[in-house]
Amino acid sequence: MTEELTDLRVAVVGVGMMGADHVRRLQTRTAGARTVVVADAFPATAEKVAAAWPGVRVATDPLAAIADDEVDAVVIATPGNTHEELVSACLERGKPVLCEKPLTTDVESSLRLVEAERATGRRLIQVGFMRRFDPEYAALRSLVESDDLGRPLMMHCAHRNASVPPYFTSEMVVLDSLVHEVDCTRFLLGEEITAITVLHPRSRRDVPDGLSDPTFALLETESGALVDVEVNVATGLGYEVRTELVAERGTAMIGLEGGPVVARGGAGSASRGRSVPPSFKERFKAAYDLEFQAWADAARRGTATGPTAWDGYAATAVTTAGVEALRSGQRTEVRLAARS
Ligand SMILES: NC(=O)C1=CN([C@@H]2O[C@H](COP(=O)(O)OP(=O)(O)OC[C@H]3O[C@@H](n4cnc5c(N)ncnc54)[C@H](O)[C@@H]3O)[C@@H](O)[C@H]2O)C=CC1
Ligand SMILES: O=C1[C@@H](O)[C@H](O)[C@@H](O)[C@H](O)[C@H]1O
Repeated sequence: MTEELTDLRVAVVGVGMMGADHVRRLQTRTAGARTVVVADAFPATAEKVAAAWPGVRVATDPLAAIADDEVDAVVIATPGNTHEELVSACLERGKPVLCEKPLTTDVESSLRLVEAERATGRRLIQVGFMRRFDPEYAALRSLVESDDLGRPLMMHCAHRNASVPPYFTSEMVVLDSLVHEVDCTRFLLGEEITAITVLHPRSRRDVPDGLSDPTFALLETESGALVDVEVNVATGLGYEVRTELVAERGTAMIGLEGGPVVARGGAGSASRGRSVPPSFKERFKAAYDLEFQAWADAARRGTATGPTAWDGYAATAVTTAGVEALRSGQRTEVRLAARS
């Protein structure tokens, strides 16, 4: 059994937008953990982040940062297509890792990570599906578990970003943005997604080549629930993420200011004076903080918590089918490996 550490020394690999924010989170709002090393494909980026935090070193090689004897655990915040190599290196060293979503961007590599973690005989991977730590999502999950509203029938989801980087493509909308609703569906309804359809209405005219926006997706679950998702990544407005559950005996909506709006038997409450945050960093600040604290607490015990490698794999299986559905315009079935 691993002895519990009192001071978790963390390497953060990839210190762009999210990684730099996570370094700040570790240094200022995560008890019992601190960043000791940062690494980035662009050394100047790592130098800039390290310069803001006394005692944080720069490693020029991300794999050397993971292997560093003075590093107990790793946060990975590089683009999804680099995750497999970096997470594998953490597993080889037996180090707990918080890997930003998506676990990877193709189903084969996600499954390889599930199998590689299993071969270590330990739970080491936590995937950065931070919405699971958001108090509103947790409340909605509890409501579903309590059976207060009866069997879930449908969910309506909206996921709106003010803007995305210029290199964002329609495939990335599925792999990087829609993946959150895929994970939330699995988390909230507690079942797998069996098929996905991805369609586009007429596109906003001012988006870059390669991006159609907005996107409409339909997810079907094992038990026959339907989930529709609007992903709208270039609204120019702000960050809006809403989920409305429709169940046999009522509905529940999250994403409005002030907690879930629940309607039972015709009685509901209205939301007034709501403000729209500019981005996910503000909307999910508490969720990221809770996610990091939970991760650090588990990592000090040499393990991980929250969304598992399997959750990461299952979500990637759906989004990989989603990319196929996007290209074909057809309903596409999701094939999952047997869970052993
Ligand atoms: N949970 C959430 O709400 C969010 C999660 N993300 C996820 O965080 C990750 C990073 O996204 P952003 O910070 O937006 O990207 P970014 O492009 O701002 O930063 C990524 C950084 O990784 C570096 N990098 C690229 N390949 C590398 C490698 N092999 N080794 C070391 N460094 C490398 C880049 O130079 C860059 O500085 C992605 O997986 C993304 O999906 C992003 C935004 C929100
Ligand atoms: O994970 C995220 C980004 O990668 C993605 O690009 C955004 O659409 C999401 O809102 C954000 O939470």
